[in-house]
Amino acid sequence: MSAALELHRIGHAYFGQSVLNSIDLQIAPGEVVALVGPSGSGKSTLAHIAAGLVEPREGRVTPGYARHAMIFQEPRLLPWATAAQNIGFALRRAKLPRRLRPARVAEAARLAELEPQDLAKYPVELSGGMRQRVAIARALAVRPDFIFFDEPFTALDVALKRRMQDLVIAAAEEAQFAALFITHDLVEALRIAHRIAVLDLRGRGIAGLRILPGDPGARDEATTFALRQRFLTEDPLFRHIHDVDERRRP
Ligand SMILES: Nc1ncnc2c1ncn2[C@@H]1O[C@H](COP(=O)(O)OP(=O)(O)OP(=O)(O)O)[C@@H](O)[C@H]1O
Repeated sequence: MSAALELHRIGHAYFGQSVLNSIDLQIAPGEVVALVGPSGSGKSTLAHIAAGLVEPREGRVTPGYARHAMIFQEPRLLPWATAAQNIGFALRRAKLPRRLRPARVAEAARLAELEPQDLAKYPVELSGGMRQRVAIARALAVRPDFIFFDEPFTALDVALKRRMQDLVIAAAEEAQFAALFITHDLVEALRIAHRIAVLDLRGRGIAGLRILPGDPGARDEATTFALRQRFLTEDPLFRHIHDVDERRRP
């Protein structure tokens, strides 16, 4: 089976300073890969390159998916449009016939656990968590077979973050999309992914990959926390993931 996404020897630099080097990664159809790495290691840059928003200086991105969507840390909703309209605009861009759009908006809203009354509200009337649900619904509405997540829940409090992670796990199971999920939160990665890729401290390649046991939906809290313990105390791959490379800050 061909890959849903293949990154081949990706390299990038800002103002002559290398950020990423020799990044190779393959994601299979339906597979959720979490990319973790210390702050400043180049995760967001890689997500933007992988999604085709930034042209890499070196290497090749080979998308094997048919339709993709992106979910960022900020929901990026249009303030003058209701939640339903924000979701609907994605369908217009995807050129879905107008008569099919309301059912698609309703389907995506259900997957994102939005109530009908929320759909009539403007972004300013919604909490941060609800706005992120709208962004998730907007992504799911196009029925993507690949989703790029760039630290989507970093700004949310712990309880809300957990609910949103459960939502992504359930949606991935139902809609069967593959995903590259960028996060600096190891527990989040252990909850939502099939596989974890750890970016080198200085973005010089993928330092290593670990396959996680079982399906994300079937992984209980005890397993997640046992994995976290094991990785942080026994696996050298995870030694630096909580470091912050201040030298690379602008
Ligand atoms: N547009 C840009 N112009 C110049 N330098 C940049 C730009 N974007 C990112 N950088 C620098 O490139 C490096 C990698 O940034 P990037 O945001 O990709 O890392 P990250 O791992 O996602 O970090 P974080 O976890 O803190 O979001 C950092 O040193 C950052 O300051």
